[in-house]
Amino acid sequence: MNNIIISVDKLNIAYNGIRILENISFDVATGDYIGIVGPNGSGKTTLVKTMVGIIKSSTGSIKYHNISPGEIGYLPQKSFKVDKTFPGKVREVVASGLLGKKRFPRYLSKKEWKNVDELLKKLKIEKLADKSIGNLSGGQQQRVLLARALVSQPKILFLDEPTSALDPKVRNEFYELLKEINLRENVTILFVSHDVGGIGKHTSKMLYLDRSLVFYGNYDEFCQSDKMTAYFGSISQHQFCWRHTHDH
Ligand SMILES: Nc1ncnc2c1ncn2[C@@H]1O[C@H](COP(=O)(O)OP(=O)(O)OP(=O)(O)O)[C@@H](O)[C@H]1O
Repeated sequence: MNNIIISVDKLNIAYNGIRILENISFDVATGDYIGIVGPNGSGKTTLVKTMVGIIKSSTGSIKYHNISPGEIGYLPQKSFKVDKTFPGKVREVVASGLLGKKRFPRYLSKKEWKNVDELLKKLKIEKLADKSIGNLSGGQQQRVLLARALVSQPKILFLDEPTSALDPKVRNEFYELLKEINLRENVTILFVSHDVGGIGKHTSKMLYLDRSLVFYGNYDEFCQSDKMTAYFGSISQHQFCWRHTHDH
């Protein structure tokens, strides 16, 4: 199929000789919004780090089709803990997402500042532009860091558990916002989360990892999958799919 943007093939990853991920194969299509889920220590962060090139795989391959490294955005897990004393203003923090590609002296053009301001509006954080990021709420900080990742207009965006510290309402708003970006800007999104039921309502596919790939398909299939029932036992699976079942 020619709308495949990433092909992961027979990936094996080990830390110090200890196998972490085993025989992972899947394709990502352009415009997918994929929830990467699984228990603690199942290898979700390791998979994402490998896909963005921070960790080298032991064997297997990851191929990007018609994508350059500058078109891949990544929000690592740790970026969401912003120190209260960090003095950066929202507009500057978002603009700093453009600096990586520049040579010294690293000035932004008027047009680039305009793009920054437009993005702030799009993510409904324009009123925060001159505030210090350290003083914002968790949900606001997230939008700022999302804006920072989006300002360079990536075609693919990886997010590693950015919602774990948020209350359910703000978390849901964040999923909705990503869905909008996914649909409107056609950004392909891969999102690591522990909130299987919450994210499942928004994603186009679920990837369930437990050192190997347990399940890959859409949320309906995930909720009805005999394989997942066998894996979880029916009670756990219904917990994840309860809201889904009652929404229909
Ligand atoms: N740098 C490292 N060196 C050695 N082992 C590591 C390293 N990073 C992670 N691991 C191990 O690899 C396994 C998978 O970790 P990983 O962080 O990818 O899982 P995860 O699914 O993202 O977990 P969580 O949901 O808790 O964030 C864990 O057993 C972890 O201890």
